[in-house]
Amino acid sequence: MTLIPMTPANKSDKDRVVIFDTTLRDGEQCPGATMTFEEKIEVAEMLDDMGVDIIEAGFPIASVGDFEAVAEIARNARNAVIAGLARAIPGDIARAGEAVRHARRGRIHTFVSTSPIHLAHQMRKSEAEVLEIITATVKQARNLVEDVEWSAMDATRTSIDYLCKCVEAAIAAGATTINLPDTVGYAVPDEYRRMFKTIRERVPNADKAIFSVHCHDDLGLAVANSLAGVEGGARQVESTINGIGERAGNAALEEVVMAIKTRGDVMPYWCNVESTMLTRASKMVSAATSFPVQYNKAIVGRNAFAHESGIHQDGMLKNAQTYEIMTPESVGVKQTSLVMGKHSGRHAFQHKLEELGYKLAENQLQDAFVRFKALADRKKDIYDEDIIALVDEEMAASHDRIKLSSLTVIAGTHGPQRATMKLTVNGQTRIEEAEGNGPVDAVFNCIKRLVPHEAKLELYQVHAVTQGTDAQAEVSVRLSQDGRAMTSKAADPDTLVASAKAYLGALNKIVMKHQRDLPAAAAS
Ligand SMILES: CC(=O)SCCNC(=O)CCNC(=O)[C@H](O)C(C)(C)COP(=O)(O)OP(=O)(O)OC[C@H]1O[C@@H](n2cnc3c(N)ncnc32)[C@H](O)[C@@H]1OP(=O)(O)O
Ligand SMILES: CC(C)C(=O)C(=O)O
Ligand SMILES: [Mg+2]
Repeated sequence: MTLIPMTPANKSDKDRVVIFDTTLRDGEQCPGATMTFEEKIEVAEMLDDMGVDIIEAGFPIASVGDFEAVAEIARNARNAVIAGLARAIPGDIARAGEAVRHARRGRIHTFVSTSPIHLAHQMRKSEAEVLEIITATVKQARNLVEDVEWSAMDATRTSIDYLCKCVEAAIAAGATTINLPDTVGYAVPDEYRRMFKTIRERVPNADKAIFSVHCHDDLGLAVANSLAGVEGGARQVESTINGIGERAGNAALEEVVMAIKTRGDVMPYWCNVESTMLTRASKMVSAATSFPVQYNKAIVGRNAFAHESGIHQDGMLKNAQTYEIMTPESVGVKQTSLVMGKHSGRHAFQHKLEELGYKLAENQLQDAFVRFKALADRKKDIYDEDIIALVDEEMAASHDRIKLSSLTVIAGTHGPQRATMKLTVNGQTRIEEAEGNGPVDAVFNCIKRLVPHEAKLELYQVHAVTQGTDAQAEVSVRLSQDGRAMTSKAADPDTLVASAKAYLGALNKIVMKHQRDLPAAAAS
């Protein structure tokens, strides 16, 4: 398998798919996605840089703001054709013409319903009346600009005979692009493919226009239908960044582009979009619309190049093609991420440690891995800092003579707080209970009973290693005895366990430093 065949070497014009972006029009139509004038200008600039062929910048009759945004985008565009949408109404068409007239290449995109349900209830017009409207409005648009797109709203629920008549009339009146939208996301791929094939075979002047797909995702089929339409002869794909759009959204531009680029082995098509800009585009549109991108979204979701399970991580470390069909770089992601979690295995854990600069002996690695799994069972997100804390503690504790086996603390509004602790001291197990003025005090009193010592507590500090309520607490404890101070740190999602470990860490250091046996009571 070759990754990213990109544009086939023998690309031919007949296989070129023109990418039409409607993020600023259909994308903005979804509830809550409204963008400001400045945001629209910024998004349009990015789409232009990315090599999108046509940018549908808005619906100029909809508002003064929309008109001004379309006009400004038209003035600024360097490469892309700038389209403005218009109903089959003279005032809409005139306004769209006015908005795109400053573009180096402007397009009026006019549409009218063709399905029986739309004709009866939305338009309240007969088929014959709509045919006349198509001819008149496309001609009007064509008098304003060279480039006219005509769309049959609800094409997929329209009788094929009537659709053929409408398409023929639109082309005869001067439409250069014919868009047959699946407005309500009703079609299935083979049906949509056949519709294009039939229309292109039956309409006598079909070769005078480019056919276009425009799919909605109500059944989750928008991208599949778009590609099927291309198989049926369409050569323009209308889509939006992140798939935003009316109801369940439109076909996602990034998915269409990457399907075409990745599966060049089964589809001869190519397009001009610079795929390495897709992630940036996704982030920009998400920020402008305040629409989050779902984590598992194809191509641009944060998990699209992330692997947590041990078997996949192992495969990825051996050869990235085992679990990735495209490189992260090809869509503008720096690198694959191997996310450490409870499904991770030893290979990935060791790799992570090496990345963090650790080289552990086999037994240390094994111990650290066991503790990592235990932590991952309790904590949702494991960050690098968690692993660093865990390994540092593991290394520091490897020579300890006093080790924490278990701890239970009863705390709450009704004191005194009580701690029960089990320690291993020089290999022997000891259990004690103690009360305290607060849970930490109870824990430390327990240690003093289990391992009597003279050391004084000089510092006790807690901070969170990472964010969130399940973050590990990192506790620092400093003890001093005979003029020597020893500090130790420990981390655990439970602050009291971290406190006990940090105290014991400092105590162990004191025991070692003094190069002498444990106090008699502890050692006995
Ligand atoms: C499938 C799609 O995405 S279509 C695009 C949808 N996008 C939008 O609607 C966003 C922008 N829309 C708007 O700002 C407003 O709806 C406007 C400015 C276009 C029209 O507003 P209003 O004049 O108040 O009309 P309203 O939206 O209430 O009703 C739509 C009218 O347009 C008519 N209409 C709908 N589509 C078309 C069309 N393609 N051609 C001609 N008339 C149409 C409807 O029949 C209705 O007409 P009626 O008043 O004679 O019944
Ligand atoms: C205006 C048209 C092209 C549309 O958005 C649709 O039919 O979904
Ligand atoms: Mg639409």
